[in-house]
Amino acid sequence: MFRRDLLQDKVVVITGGGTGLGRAIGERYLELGAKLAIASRREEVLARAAQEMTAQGGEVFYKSCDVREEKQIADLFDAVFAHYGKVDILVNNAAGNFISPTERLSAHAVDAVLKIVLHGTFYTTLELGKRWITSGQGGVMLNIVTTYAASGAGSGFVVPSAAAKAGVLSLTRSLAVEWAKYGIRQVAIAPGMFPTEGAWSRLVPSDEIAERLMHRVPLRRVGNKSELANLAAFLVSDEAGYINGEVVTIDGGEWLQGAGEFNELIDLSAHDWDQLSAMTRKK
Ligand SMILES: CCC/C=C/C(=O)SCCNC(=O)CCNC(=O)[C@H](O)C(C)(C)COP(=O)([O-])OP(=O)([O-])OC[C@H]1O[C@@H](n2cnc3c(N)ncnc32)[C@H](O)[C@@H]1OP(=O)([O-])[O-]
Ligand SMILES: NC(=O)C1=CN([C@@H]2O[C@H](COP(=O)(O)OP(=O)(O)OC[C@H]3O[C@@H](n4cnc5c(N)ncnc54)[C@H](OP(=O)(O)O)[C@@H]3O)[C@@H](O)[C@H]2O)C=CC1
Repeated sequence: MFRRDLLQDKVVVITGGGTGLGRAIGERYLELGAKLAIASRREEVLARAAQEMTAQGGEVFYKSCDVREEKQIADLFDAVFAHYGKVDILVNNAAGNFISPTERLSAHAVDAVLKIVLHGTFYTTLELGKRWITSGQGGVMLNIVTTYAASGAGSGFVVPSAAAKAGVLSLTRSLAVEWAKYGIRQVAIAPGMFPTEGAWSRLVPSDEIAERLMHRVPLRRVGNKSELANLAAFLVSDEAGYINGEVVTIDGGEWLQGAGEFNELIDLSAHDWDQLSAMTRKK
């Protein structure tokens, strides 16, 4: 569907690029000629992903980095600039999320999500933005948000994520104006339901929940990672050079059928939530 050199020699940093959607985006970028740097907390996951992703060729640099930590982010970009000499594209994909009635959350649980999604995205954006502005080089930042952020409606049962992703969308739109003069373009994608181990283990832990959510999708299917990766490739490419500050929803029409993805869980009982809570916590 794309020219094979669409992203030729573009250097792309993808947070959370060793798993799920981040990895799928990275694989498509590699096919289109990009050079990757993937970063997240678990080095062994990154190492394995980098090895598998380069089986067909291409280059994937990896470095462990917790996006909640300013110093680790500076170290990440130091390492990527040292390795590749530049960065052209940043994909803010790292996130944390789980379903829970909001009244069951501790402040620590709220922070766990806000710090990865909102603070983490802001910190990476700031670190790279400052470097681009100082050097006079521009670039593209792609932020992965959610339909409940893009619709403006939020969603029950994932409220820290809803609040944080809405903040990320506001960051996207604000900087689309403020940093355009530096040649920095901002775009976002709002995915609907794309089964990944990370998301499903924390948000769709049972067949019953899956069925409830699926019922909301007019196309009656989940998304394919390759569909999302194609959109992510187009949006960061020079072919999309006039798109700035936009969020593109890719959800099979789900949000139009009723905003607030997880509001569907409204009638679960306290007993149901006890069981789901046990299923969605880290083992
Ligand atoms: C499909 C549609 C949309 C998808 C969007 C996505 O983003 S998909 C992306 C999906 N991918 C990911 O999310 C990947 C990354 N996610 C993660 O690493 C974890 O899920 C994390 C977000 C909890 C952060 O981990 P961490 O090591 O930083 O934190 P920690 O383990 O130390 O817990 C901190 C606090 O949270 C509490 N708590 C935890 N779980 C639950 C629960 N189920 N219930 C209630 N509370 C819960 C826990 O009790 C503790 O509070 P306490 O007891 O101290 O007051
Ligand atoms: N799957 C879906 O249906 C949907 C997904 N999304 C969004 O898509 C993106 C990818 O999600 P998905 O692939 O499904 O889930 P994953 O759990 O696979 O992806 C999350 C990634 O973030 C990384 N991460 C988490 N915390 C940190 C941190 N503190 N520092 C650095 N990296 C971190 C994780 O790696 P590690 O644990 O090694 O740090 C992991 O690679 C997210 O932004 C999510 O909100 C949005 C809507 C729907």
